[in-house]
Amino acid sequence: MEAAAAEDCCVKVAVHVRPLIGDEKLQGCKDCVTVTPGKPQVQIGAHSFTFDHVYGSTASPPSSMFEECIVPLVDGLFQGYNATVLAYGQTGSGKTYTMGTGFKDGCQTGIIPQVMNALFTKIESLKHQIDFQLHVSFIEILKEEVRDLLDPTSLNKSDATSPNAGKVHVPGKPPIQIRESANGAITLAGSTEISVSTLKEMAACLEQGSLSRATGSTNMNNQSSRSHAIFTITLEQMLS
Ligand SMILES: Nc1ncnc2c1ncn2[C@@H]1O[C@H](COP(=O)(O)OP(=O)(O)OP(=O)(O)O)[C@@H](O)[C@H]1O
Repeated sequence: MEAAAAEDCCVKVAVHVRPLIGDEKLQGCKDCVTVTPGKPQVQIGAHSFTFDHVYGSTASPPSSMFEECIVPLVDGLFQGYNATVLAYGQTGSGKTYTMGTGFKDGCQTGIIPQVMNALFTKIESLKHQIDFQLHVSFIEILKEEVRDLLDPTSLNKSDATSPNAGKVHVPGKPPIQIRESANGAITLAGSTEISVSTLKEMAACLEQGSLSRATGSTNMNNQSSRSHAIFTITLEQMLS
């Protein structure tokens, strides 16, 4: 009974265990997370924690995360369902790496770039029966402020010497507001929504916003004020 209830639950929790990185190895750090063989379970000291999936370390390879956790969500989009993928963890635990919003050295691995690929592959296969319209928005929440990472009028934060660098929104433009509509949908009133028709265009939005965010963090972020990035894809379908 419990197993059936877990199977039906629309929220799944997966752990992505990252390996030790350069500095940690140099400092002689040791892995503190052990994967229980054959189970979606990790052990930290005397405590065991069970999840829907565990990836990395001696668990399933991270490459299977997309197939097992994300592909069903992408398929669901084409049936009219909404889906959210949320990365949660302490600073440096690998959220940006896992989601693919880092864009280090043009690297495009991670969940969001793979979702974009899967979306356009599916659209390509259905385009003779269905017309698609896609929009993306990309925002960052820093403390109580919402920043529009795709706002074409906001200053590129690489211009850190500008007196306006790091401002949350441009003068005269109302701040973005997070609202809940009558049917319970959460909207970001005032955020830039870019219409995209190709994978290249969508990837450019992710890259533009990611770079804007990464540069911004130099100016605005520190350990006590981490920011949260939200990349939203809206898919509309009409029979052609
Ligand atoms: N699975 C992984 N394999 C290899 N390296 C990883 C992995 N996950 C994260 N890293 C590396 O660990 C470092 C920290 O990861 P990342 O920046 O994604 O953390 P974060 O949780 O987004 O941190 P913050 O909350 O401070 O933004 C980066 O150098 C990243 O490249």
